[in-house]
Amino acid sequence: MLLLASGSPRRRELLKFLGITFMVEPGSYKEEKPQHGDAAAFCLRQALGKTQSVAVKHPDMWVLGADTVVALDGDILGKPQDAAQAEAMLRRLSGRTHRVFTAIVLQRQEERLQKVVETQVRFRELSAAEIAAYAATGEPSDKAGAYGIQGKAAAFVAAIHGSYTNVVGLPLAEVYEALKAVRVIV
Ligand SMILES: Cc1cn([C@H]2C[C@H](O)[C@@H](COP(=O)(O)OP(=O)(O)OP(=O)(O)O)O2)c(=O)[nH]c1=O
Repeated sequence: MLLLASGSPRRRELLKFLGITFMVEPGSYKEEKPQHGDAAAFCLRQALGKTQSVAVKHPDMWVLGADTVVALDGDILGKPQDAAQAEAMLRRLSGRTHRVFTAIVLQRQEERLQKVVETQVRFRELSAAEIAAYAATGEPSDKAGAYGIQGKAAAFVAAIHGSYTNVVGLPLAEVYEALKAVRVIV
């Protein structure tokens, strides 16, 4: 049996597309504050923490955990703390290409697969009014980089290079391959 170590409704919905049975238990890991540095290493550390916090309680299960961050100019952008911070993040992303990293970890006791997947996303130029209106929707609050590509921010995206589901929080091709490798999917 597979256990998704996540409180994210998006990750649950994406995993359902694989047509497999799974249970959900959010991790108890307290995430680090994102800052400057290696975004891939940072999100992998968070995904490992989330996955392990659930895996220790369920030694007989394969546990899947993930973490998503946005990277720009060496800075790591996590979830905004308030609307002002959301607007500041969106101002930085406007008219530029940023990188979205999602780390996935699949673990059962000492067995573990892990992978970090990168997608590049280019935003068109956003006006101050557009940014303020989007922040006011509340959509940015629980999302890395203060936007949801699957929501109203879809209209901000001029181009994407790489996995779309990776941006939403769970790279499905890589998750599928990992689940095949450990024979959760046959
Ligand atoms: C960039 C982007 C991020 N996101 C989301 C994916 C993640 O859920 C969230 C980043 O926060 P995470 O800490 O990766 O995940 P989470 O706290 O939502 O859930 P979990 O319990 O698994 O830790 O941002 C989108 O939904 N759309 C987007 O376009």
